[in-house]
Amino acid sequence: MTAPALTVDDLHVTFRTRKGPARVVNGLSFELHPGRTLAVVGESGSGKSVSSLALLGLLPGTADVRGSAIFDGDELIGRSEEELRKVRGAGVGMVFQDPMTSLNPVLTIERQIGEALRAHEKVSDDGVRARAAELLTEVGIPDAKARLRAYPHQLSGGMRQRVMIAIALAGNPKVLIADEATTALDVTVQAQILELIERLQDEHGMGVVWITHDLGVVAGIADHVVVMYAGRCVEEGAVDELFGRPAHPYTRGLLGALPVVDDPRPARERDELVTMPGLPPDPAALPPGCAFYPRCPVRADARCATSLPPLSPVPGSAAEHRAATFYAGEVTGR
Ligand SMILES: Nc1ncnc2c1ncn2[C@@H]1O[C@H](COP(=O)(O)OP(=O)(O)OP(=O)(O)O)[C@@H](O)[C@H]1O
Repeated sequence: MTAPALTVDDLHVTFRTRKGPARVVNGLSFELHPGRTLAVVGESGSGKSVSSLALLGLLPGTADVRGSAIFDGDELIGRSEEELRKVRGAGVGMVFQDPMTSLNPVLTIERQIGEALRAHEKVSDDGVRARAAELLTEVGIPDAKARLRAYPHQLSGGMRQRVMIAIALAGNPKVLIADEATTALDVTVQAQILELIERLQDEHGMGVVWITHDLGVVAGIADHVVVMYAGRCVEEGAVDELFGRPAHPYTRGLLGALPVVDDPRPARERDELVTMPGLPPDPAALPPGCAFYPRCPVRADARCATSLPPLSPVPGSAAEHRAATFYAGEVTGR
């Protein structure tokens, strides 16, 4: 196995809030290998976006970030804004949920893609124009040459999202972090973009962290899945293993809505995570034991209320399949 493109180790993010410290990410670790796709899933508020923003130094000053994230042999946590800007420009591409906050409203699309291209290599103005048009076509934007002269507000939400993806891919990044990158797009465009990303993975060995609620996409593109709850990884494993034999009661709950062939519901509803009764804990008042305990259908033991179950190998599974529950064996029916 090659060296990981990105290794996150024991990442913690705490926000200083009026209610006191909010512990939003609590010891997240994962490895992303070149050419592979790691999916991060979990309910809203589980800390998926905050973790990826922390890696790239994009959190507000009220956030305290601890832990380690090694990209391309270098530590990202604690690096200066200028150094991180360089990493974001070329090494790590990113697409976030809201393209309006990431695109510059006063620059044309050509300028913005051009900046990303130039961060990576020396290119002439004509070269930039040709490559930018090619990228727009690749992400499914028709009439690319005309679109290059547009400003972000002149494009629809879906188009802006695709421009963000084009910018993220322009620098041939070693790692792409995509946070609900294709959720707002229609199924055909989504398929086109997933295909493009797959091609870049094959050609350049780009590693992808794919944050999403869409389990259909996860099943289709992920190699490895990390399930987050209350800022922790509660289960991880190869996609087939995790979908086939989920061990944590939380994962089993989420997968209650796994896509079914010939499901008559519209695609967007069909592949969403199932809604479970109860709410995740307040990050400013995390319980001492398992954070899922109050909602857990197994709730087998008083131990769950007082001790935090460590992420441990699931009995009878492949080594990389791990779950943070005292009852993995029982849950998988062993
Ligand atoms: N600046 C901030 N100050 C305090 N708390 C914050 C701040 N930003 C995010 N949070 C909290 O961090 C937690 C995790 O948020 P995050 O956006 O990472 O969740 P998520 O899993 O990505 O959810 P979604 O799927 O809705 O994007 C939430 O409880 C959120 O309220």
